[in-house]
Amino acid sequence: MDAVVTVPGSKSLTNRYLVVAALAARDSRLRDPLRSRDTELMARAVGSLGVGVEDAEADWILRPGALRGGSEVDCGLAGTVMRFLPPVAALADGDVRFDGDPRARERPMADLLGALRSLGVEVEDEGRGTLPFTVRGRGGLRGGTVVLDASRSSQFVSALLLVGSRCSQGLTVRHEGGPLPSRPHVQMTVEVLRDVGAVVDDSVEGTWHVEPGELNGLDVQVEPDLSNAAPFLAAAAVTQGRVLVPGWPQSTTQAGDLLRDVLDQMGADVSLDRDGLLVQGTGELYGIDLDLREAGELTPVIAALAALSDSPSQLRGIGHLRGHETDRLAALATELNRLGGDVTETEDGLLVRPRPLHGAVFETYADHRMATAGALLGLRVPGVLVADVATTRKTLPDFPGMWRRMLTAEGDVPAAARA
Ligand SMILES: O=C(O)C1=C[C@@H](OP(=O)(O)O)[C@@H](O)[C@H](O)C1
Ligand SMILES: C=C(OP(=O)(O)O)C(=O)O
Repeated sequence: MDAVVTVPGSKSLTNRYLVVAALAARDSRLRDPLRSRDTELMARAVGSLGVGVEDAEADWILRPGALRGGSEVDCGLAGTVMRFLPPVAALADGDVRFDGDPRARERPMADLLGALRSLGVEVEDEGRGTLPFTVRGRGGLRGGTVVLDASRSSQFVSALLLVGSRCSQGLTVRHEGGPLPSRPHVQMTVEVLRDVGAVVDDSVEGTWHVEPGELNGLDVQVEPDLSNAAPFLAAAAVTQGRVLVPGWPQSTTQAGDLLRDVLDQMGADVSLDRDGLLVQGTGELYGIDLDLREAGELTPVIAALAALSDSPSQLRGIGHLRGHETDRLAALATELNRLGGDVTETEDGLLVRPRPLHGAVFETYADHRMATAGALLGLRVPGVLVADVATTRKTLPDFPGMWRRMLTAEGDVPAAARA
């Protein structure tokens, strides 16, 4: 395999840009945003709140206006939509109803809804603490200080910070509880806010303060989604092939950048230069002892790599994955074991002992990253049938097409990049 794989824009950046553009005082342009289920849902939702969203070829133009209530937001299974928009809805002038896929109704929400209530927002959830619920917008937020436990999802912190500058008194958010997962994602929120002129103080660990003030518009090129690059780069590692992902940023807040280090530690050759990130499989694949709390969304691909490696792996710090698209720890253990693997769940992660694997149906539980992990396993294990591969549309519009093109590419990586 010798392929150049162009990965579409980052889900996490696209959905943050859509939210800050909706809250800004001027128009914005998002260049090459991700267009997938999660981001289309976000665009539709901000549109239903009164923001103009226009297509300009690959770009999105956003024209913010007064935020209005009276709408219903379909969150699908998108954590970013179900977490980032309820605080925005509190700024609208009426009720906004939120619901989503059946599994979305099980994903953690209660700590964020509690935080909103402590800020004076009325939320009607009939005591469930999950979707569906209604936020009774009153046209503004006073802000102040809010303390919450964000150990189940960093998105609770990001959600509150995103509206901080629109609070008349600004907003201080303090996390108190178990360890905060996905810290790069919170840093990404802080950086995106600073990009639009917000004043954010993050100098105290676990506390963030956003000053009140107007947000500027954006004109921004969206970085490729580094977490979505994972299955393609891992494919090079397991096939002794070569995959180049162009446009890999030299510096980024995306958690997926951790892949460079992980693939290197597991034995692949990894090099980042102006052409992009190049991964070449070496024929070696080592097990790994890894804390993935900062980049939990990489777990499915790394667990699949671990199952194909030459020694046991321990993945730690990822108990919160039980609240992701599916319970990812249970799903990975069940599906890898169905192929003949030897995977056990620990309190906060997975123990993966490599075993000879055989083909079977690999169930994906509406989880895009289970599907991409299954495709990766299929490169080495004959007869792996990935169920419902279309579920990858959550964050990749055409994963099957990209995968096929990668597998049939011949000598695509430019000689200069190989040297
Ligand atoms: O803010 C974001 O864009 C995200 C934060 C993380 O969520 P959790 O902290 O809930 O894991 C990550 O896993 C998710 O894919 C995207
Ligand atoms: C956890 C994920 O998504 P969400 O934004 O829905 O939380 C993910 O993409 O791995």
